[in-house]
Amino acid sequence: MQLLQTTDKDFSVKFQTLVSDRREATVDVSGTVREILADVKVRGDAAVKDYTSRFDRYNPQSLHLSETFIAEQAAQCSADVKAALELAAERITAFHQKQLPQDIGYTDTVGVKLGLNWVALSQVGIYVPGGRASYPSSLLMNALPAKIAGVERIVMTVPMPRGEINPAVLAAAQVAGVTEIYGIGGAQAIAALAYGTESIAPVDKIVGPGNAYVAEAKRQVFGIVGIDSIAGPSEILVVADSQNNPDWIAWDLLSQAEHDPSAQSILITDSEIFAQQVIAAVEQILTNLATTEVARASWQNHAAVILVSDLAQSIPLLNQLAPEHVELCVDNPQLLANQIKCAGSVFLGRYTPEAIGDYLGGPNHVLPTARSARFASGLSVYDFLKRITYLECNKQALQTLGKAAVTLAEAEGLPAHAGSVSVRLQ
Ligand SMILES: NC(=O)c1ccc[n+]([C@@H]2O[C@H](COP(=O)([O-])OP(=O)(O)OC[C@H]3O[C@@H](n4cnc5c(N)ncnc54)[C@H](O)[C@@H]3O)[C@@H](O)[C@H]2O)c1
Ligand SMILES: N[C@H](CO)Cc1c[nH]c[nH+]1
Ligand SMILES: [Zn+2]
Repeated sequence: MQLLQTTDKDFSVKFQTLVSDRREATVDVSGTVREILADVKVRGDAAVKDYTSRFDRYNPQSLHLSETFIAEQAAQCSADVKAALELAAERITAFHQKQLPQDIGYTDTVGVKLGLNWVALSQVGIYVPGGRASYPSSLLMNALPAKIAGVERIVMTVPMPRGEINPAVLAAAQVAGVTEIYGIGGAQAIAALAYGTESIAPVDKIVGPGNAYVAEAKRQVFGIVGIDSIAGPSEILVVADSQNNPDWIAWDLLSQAEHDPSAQSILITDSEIFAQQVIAAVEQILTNLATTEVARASWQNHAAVILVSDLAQSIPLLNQLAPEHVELCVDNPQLLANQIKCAGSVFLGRYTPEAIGDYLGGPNHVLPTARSARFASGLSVYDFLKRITYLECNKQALQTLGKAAVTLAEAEGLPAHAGSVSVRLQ
């Protein structure tokens, strides 16, 4: 963790170093991933089974998880977890249903009918990570927007290290209505979804977070299929004044640090005493946290506490960092929120810990990381929809517009374009 002060002489140099802190995997996995993709493309299921045996230490007879297996596993999930998943699904569904866009259609002043129709993708693959930890919440966040968009075939892959799976993942699949599930992970799962194998029909788009192998595989199959954005290690930036309980803020910072040793937690505050109290609270919590190893590595190597003289100074800093999550733990948080231009999702006030958004707030938790909030947004219903535009001219409308089209076609040196219009004008 580094402590920066805006009044320091070298603040801007140190801040720029923080902004450009590249936290992706240091090992280049592109060669390994290329080999796995090529092998699965040629050998199909046999290759997927070989990699599953090597990386997940599991030798499945069939890659497909049967309805009976899914039901048996899901039944092991406690009633409390099932009820929480259902509440989460209800809230995520309600928020995402409001995103469904309207078609556009009108007739313009020259009589041309034109418009745009939203159409759901036909088949998508959802990657649910399952290596270091498993995330039933991510299944809901990926599958429910696809369902709401109207995707007909939703296929899910999830690795099963040593043949095991967290029952809550399959309970979440039941809640979300996902039935086509394969117990595979890593680059081999992405290859199977993109190219298809004997037992897995290919999809049109692959979404969902994963480790460096999964992210690189998605990058390499992009073009053959669509992908969502590449989700990197989690990030949180908390803007807090001294009126906060330092313990609360310390837990918030650690909630994202515990995801990954490369995760990043940043506190911006206007009180040096409060900053020191939060740092002490983090150290205290770390002594007794089950995920302490990961969280400590993230806190030690990537965290920062920034002291500003006025919290208004946090806004330009925040917009440069473009973090995945922002908490505004101040009175009147809306005043600061209105000035935010680059962030994945914003959590307002002292009673909205980011973790509520991770599970059941309603907005999606798959959000832009690594400063991509400068140009990207979180996963939504729009990721599962396409737009098809249309145009209909009648004879009179073509007479009105045709001459200019012929002029432009001739200016581009494309006589067949010009001809296809001019023959209709005679
Ligand atoms: N942004 C989000 O919304 C979000 C949500 C959940 C998880 N995540 C992130 O997703 C990631 C999940 O990673 P994970 O590892 O736990 O699960 P994972 O499912 O992404 O990866 C497991 C797979 O990696 C492959 N693999 C492991 N070692 C390999 C090797 N040496 N060579 C080739 N392949 C190998 C295996 O095939 C295995 O099935 C974490 O970084 C987590 O922070 C992000
Ligand atoms: N915070 C993660 C996205 O950065 C999502 C998640 C899943 N489970 C808990 N958290
Ligand atoms: Zn989280």
